[in-house]
Amino acid sequence: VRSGPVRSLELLRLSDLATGCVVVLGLDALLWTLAGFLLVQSECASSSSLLAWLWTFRVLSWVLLHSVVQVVSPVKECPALKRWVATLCLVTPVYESLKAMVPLSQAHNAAVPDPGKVILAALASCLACLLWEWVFTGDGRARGDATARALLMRAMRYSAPDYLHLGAAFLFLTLTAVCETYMPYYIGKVVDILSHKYEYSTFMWAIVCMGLFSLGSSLFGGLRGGMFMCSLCRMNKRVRHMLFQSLMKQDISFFEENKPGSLSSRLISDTDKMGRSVAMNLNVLLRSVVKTVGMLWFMLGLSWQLTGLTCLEMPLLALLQNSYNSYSQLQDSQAETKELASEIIFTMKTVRSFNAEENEWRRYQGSLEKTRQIRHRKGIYSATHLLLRRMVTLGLKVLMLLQGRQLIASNLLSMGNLLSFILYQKDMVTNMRQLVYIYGDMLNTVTASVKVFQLLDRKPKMKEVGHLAPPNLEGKINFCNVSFFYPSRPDILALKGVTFEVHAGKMTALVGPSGGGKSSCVNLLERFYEASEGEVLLDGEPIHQYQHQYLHRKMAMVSQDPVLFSGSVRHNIEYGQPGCSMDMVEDAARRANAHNFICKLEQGYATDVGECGGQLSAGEKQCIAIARALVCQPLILILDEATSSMDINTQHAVQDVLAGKEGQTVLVVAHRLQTVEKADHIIFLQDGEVVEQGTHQQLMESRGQYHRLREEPKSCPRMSETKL
Ligand SMILES: Nc1ncnc2c1ncn2[C@@H]1O[C@H](COP(=O)(O)OP(=O)(O)OP(=O)(O)O)[C@@H](O)[C@H]1O
Repeated sequence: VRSGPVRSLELLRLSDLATGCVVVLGLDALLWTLAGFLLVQSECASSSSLLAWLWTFRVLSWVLLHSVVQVVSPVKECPALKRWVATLCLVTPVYESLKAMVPLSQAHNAAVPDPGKVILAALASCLACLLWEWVFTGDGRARGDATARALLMRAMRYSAPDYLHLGAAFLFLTLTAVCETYMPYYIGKVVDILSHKYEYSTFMWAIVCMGLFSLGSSLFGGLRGGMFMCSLCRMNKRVRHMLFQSLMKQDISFFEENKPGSLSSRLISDTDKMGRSVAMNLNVLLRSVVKTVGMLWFMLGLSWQLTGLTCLEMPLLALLQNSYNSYSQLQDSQAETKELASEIIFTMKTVRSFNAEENEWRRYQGSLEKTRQIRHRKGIYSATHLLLRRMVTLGLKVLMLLQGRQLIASNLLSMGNLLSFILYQKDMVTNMRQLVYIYGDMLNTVTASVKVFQLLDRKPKMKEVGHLAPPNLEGKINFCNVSFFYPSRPDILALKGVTFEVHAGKMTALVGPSGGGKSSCVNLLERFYEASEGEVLLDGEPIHQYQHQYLHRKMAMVSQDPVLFSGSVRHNIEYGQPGCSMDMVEDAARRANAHNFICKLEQGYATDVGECGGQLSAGEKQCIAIARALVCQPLILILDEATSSMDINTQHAVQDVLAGKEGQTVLVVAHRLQTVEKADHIIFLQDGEVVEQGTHQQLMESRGQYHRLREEPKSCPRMSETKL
């Protein structure tokens, strides 16, 4: 919504522009009249000298009108007005020169064209400039469209590497359009030959030409389509790759804010639409433009009066098309419905266990109903739009036939020429309609590009990663007065000035009630998020100054609910260390107590674990996740409730292995306090603060929160009983 002052400024600017236009048109009319008086129709002069005179006169008019615009017009610095003055002055000499080149036109035989042509030239220049400002500059329409145009241009720039394909496509397109443009001309010629004096050779020549142009248009048309399709596929692949790279760099909070469904839709359907908006629509747009220009040339050669009538249809169609636009609304609603369906299907177990099928069914029905209503509205708009469009076309056709009859009666047009003109006009209208439609469609499909560009341009909010990669690392971690909130909940501090040390080569445990901040510490250590205050140090250096690959080679984490990827057990274990030997995989699996159950699987290490490891139990998944961490031989091992789903024997076996490695720093997050007794250091976190820390012995002796929780766990309401 534009504010009042901005709108009044725009209106003022428009009224200034209108004044400038009126001044220029008035002066131009005066110049034409003067020229008419000074140079009375000179029939005797040659057409080339008359053209030279016309060019001189119009160039001088341009200089004069341009100066007038500079000095007199209220909008002195308006480039649009200057562009229009240049077009107005040059359109007539350009038209007359082109017309002189067209074989079937009569030679120019007057110094000053008749008033009808002068008025048509003024109208054409106005229309051309309005179209130019509307399409290529921000002056013509609302700012939203200007943005869409900029986006469209950007989408086109992504096609730049395919310039060879696009160049070839454009060449074939031009050849197709030229062939198609000549066809009606030769059809008219054949009719004239048949209806007047029949000559075998001229007739055959016209037929051969028609055949050749028809063959050419089919051949070049096919090649053009193929080239555009090829560049579309290449562009799709390129943009998807770039988008995926950009997604991989984003911070974790971004993935929390954006649902997987909408991100994958961005990656697949939006990139596809963006490609279509460029390659496919550009194909049709260019074809229509080239054909329209070619046909206009021929049509002007046949009759300027009939051409004027045909051209009237363009702005009328554009006006109608403008009011017919609800595509993006439909798109959004369809995306919402799709999102909802995938969410319900994904959470089917929960839905079933809470007997919520009916609720979800109703929710989905509501979403479907919303889409239906939008479709319904669009249908009504579409029908009205079609009716009005047909009425405009029919009205203009009737006017054209009446005018054509008059021209034939006054011997200004032959029957064959009228037939050619009608064929051109039919094609021309289709072209113009396509032009208007395609432009609107390009602006609409470009809204899909907005989302793609937003993702491509998004810079991760994390600090720049550093370059530290020391050959020797001790593995000492320090949290120095760290405060932190999650970007999705900026009003609640998850950590409040937390300070503690994780000693190198020792086992440290983070314990405390739910929501205390244990996982938040791990998240900061893994650099999933950035601390809002304070610093996390590794061997005395801020953790963000370490190289990303180096850091994650030295540090491995196993979370409570590990994610496995569809593929074999081996693929999942060697995930962090691709290409490692089978011995290393088996060794890691043995230490994680996974080897035995893996051997019992149908295909051993080659068994597929299913989507997200769905074919394994939660405890088995944890064992494989631990093996995956161990295969990397990390210096720092982080275990966030990593053994919570295992049976007690497996848990003890794994914990002994995990605690036993010399020189390895182990950070354990645990709810079961029995499991951390052996830790060298225990830190108790509650409500985002370090409440107490020490060895198990020290904490039991101090009889604080740790002691309370250990001795009487039920007194702590937020500590879930199952976990204890
Ligand atoms: N992704 C998130 N977005 C917003 N807030 C979060 C997020 N994860 C955790 N929190 C909030 O941060 C606070 C600390 O949570 P955290 O997960 O660190 O606790 P925890 O001690 O690990 O709990 P638990 O033992 O239940 O895993 C809680 O208030 C929690 O609601």
